[in-house]
Amino acid sequence: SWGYQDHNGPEVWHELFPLANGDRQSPIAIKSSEVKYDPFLRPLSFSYDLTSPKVILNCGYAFSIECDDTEDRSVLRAGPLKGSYRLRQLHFHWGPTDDYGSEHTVDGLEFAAELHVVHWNSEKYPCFVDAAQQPDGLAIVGVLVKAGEHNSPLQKVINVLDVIKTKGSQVAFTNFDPSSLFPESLDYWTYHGSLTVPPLLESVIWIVLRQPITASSEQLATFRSLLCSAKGEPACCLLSNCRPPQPLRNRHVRAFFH
Ligand SMILES: NS(=O)(=O)c1ccc(-n2ccn(-c3ccc(F)cc3F)c2=O)cc1
Ligand SMILES: [Zn+2]
Repeated sequence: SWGYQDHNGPEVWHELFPLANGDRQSPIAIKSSEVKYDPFLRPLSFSYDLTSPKVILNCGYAFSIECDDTEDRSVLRAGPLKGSYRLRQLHFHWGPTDDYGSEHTVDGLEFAAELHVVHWNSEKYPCFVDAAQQPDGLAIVGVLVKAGEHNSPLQKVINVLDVIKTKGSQVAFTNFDPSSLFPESLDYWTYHGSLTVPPLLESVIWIVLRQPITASSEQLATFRSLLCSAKGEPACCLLSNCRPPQPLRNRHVRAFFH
């Protein structure tokens, strides 16, 4: 199946997932000189319940913190959005070294990693799977991560990675506030795009925060120690799980800030 190696990586995903060549694919290369300030954009508003996160799992292409989305307890509103979007999961993308690993780039700058906080439009759609098929179904907040200072809220997540080393393993993970990973400024860019891994569905309103957070090199190295192989299979480290920027085609990136 698909992955991030030469034989099954982003360059060949189109063979199984034709959407890979679609006209609103993500990530993109953000060029600040080409973004347009939009005075109608509002500040982001979120309210997360500490007990929404339930488990952390190694899904083979990343690790993700899965949240209970059976009711509107943790939601994202305003910003570029109409209505309220319910928190579903959060996960990271990273690269083989600290020099690259983010999915979105800014003025050609690649960051060491990128956090994605995934929400679905619970006002218009009955569940995540339905929302994931709609053009306004998902809202994903992207946070760029640069190598630098130790990140203590992130350490809570890193401390459990050794327990979910192999693909398919999971462990309970709760009492965690995803917004503890956000930077101080909630300035953002926004554009219409897609999931960045198969099925690459073009159902995402992307909200990329301008201010990066930091993580230490040691913390970033822990991401790379996860295995994309299951228990009992020959060990294969998940060294990188970032998709390169995709054609902007007929899209505009809007900025909430001047
Ligand atoms: N990297 S990202 O754009 O944030 C991203 C990429 C892929 C996913 N993803 C992969 C499979 N799914 C998924 C899970 C359950 C389901 F019913 C349908 C899905 F698309 C999903 O949401 C979710 C988020
Ligand atoms: Zn992602």
